Amino acid sequence: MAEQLNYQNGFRNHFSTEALPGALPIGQNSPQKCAYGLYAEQLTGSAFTAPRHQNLRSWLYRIRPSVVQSAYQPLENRQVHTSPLDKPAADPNQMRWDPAPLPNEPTDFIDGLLTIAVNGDAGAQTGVGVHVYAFNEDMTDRFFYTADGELLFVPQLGTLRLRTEFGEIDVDNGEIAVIPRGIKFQVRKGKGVDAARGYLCENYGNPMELPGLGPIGANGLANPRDFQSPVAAFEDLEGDFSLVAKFSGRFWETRLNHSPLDVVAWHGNYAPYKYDLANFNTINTVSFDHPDPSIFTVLTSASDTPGMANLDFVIFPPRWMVAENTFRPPWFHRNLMSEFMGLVHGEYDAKAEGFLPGGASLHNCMSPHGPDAETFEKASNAELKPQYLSDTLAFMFESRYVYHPTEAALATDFRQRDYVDVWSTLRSHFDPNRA
Ligand SMILES: O=C(O)Cc1cc(O)ccc1O
Ligand SMILES: [Fe+2]
Repeated sequence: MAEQLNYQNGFRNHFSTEALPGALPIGQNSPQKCAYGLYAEQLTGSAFTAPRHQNLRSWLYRIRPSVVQSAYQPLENRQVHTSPLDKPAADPNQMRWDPAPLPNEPTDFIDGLLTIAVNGDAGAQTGVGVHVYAFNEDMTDRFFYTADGELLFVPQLGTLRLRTEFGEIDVDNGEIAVIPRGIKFQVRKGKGVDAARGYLCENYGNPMELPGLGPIGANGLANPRDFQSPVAAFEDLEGDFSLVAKFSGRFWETRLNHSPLDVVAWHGNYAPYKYDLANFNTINTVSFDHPDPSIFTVLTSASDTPGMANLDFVIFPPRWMVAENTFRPPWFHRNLMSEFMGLVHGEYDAKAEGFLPGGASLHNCMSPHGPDAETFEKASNAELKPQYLSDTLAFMFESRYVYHPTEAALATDFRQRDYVDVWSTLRSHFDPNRA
């Protein structure tokens, strides 16, 4: 494995990359015979007829085509769920979880997945599944793909090396990575890492895009050039390998007599990518009031209704707080959209305690939430000097579809059953004689 990986820059560019000179055909996709005896294979992430600006496909030049595999057999998996659940369990209660414990037994990424909540309907290509992962073993002779959605990795503990058909990606702390639907990959721990934990959003809907910037202008938020895709890298390995596929909510296994990471060259705009959240150009008020969190959108998956996202991936990064005469933390609110949140590191400005790095919260459609009592007290009385929020990186998977927590997420002992009490000591300050 290369020590320092190389990448190609730009969000969804039309990339061209070859690990051997001349492996990529010039000027056409499917020559009668490909260089080096490779097979040409197209992978689409959109319908052939999708509008040009939403059309996603890549051409892969590989040692064996993907069809060289055994029949798929069902594979038992109790921890990973897909929408709709067998027993849908949407619940208006505000919920919060401590970080998922790290495994004691040897556990790889696939076995270390636990679904927390799902929404929409994967078969109808709407909604998302929210999983957490916690593992301590590299995937070595097994590989994975999901036909149910694209995967957004938000590592919380430990760096990752994603080995994909398209090449390798290192995901550092504070970075995210996206593996589009259908792409085969392995997850390994980064160098020197004993155990890794993080969040995984499986987006059943439209692939995520950069949000429109409107009056912000041509620059800002996540800038396209900061997204990085891998360069082609292949292994020509024979052996006994397993490919685990998530398809229509179930796990399946097919055996391969070779590593599927055998793509010598590829070109196209459908490829994994990563992004360092430190490159997010954070825009916020320089006058008064707390803007809506849509100002912090990194990536968005559109639904069929303009402006109502299937998924908004929103971050709350380190930033200056300068608003005058303002209650600066998030306000009390009830929203149409449903909000799943996680914390990568530090403290979240709406919660004085209890929302831990690696933990999670869920505030479904119209369920009231906002600053906890301690935060309200402090922020209502704080001296409003410019203040830098340094150690903080929270995020939200916001969706128009109500989240259904899984039975396991409801039953787990790392759920904080008393969460609603964080607001219980907010008392009336009403005084009709004080304007
Ligand atoms: O609920 C939350 O903490 C997320 C959030 C943050 C914010 O600044 C405004 C609205 C909102 O839902
Ligand atoms: Fe909220």
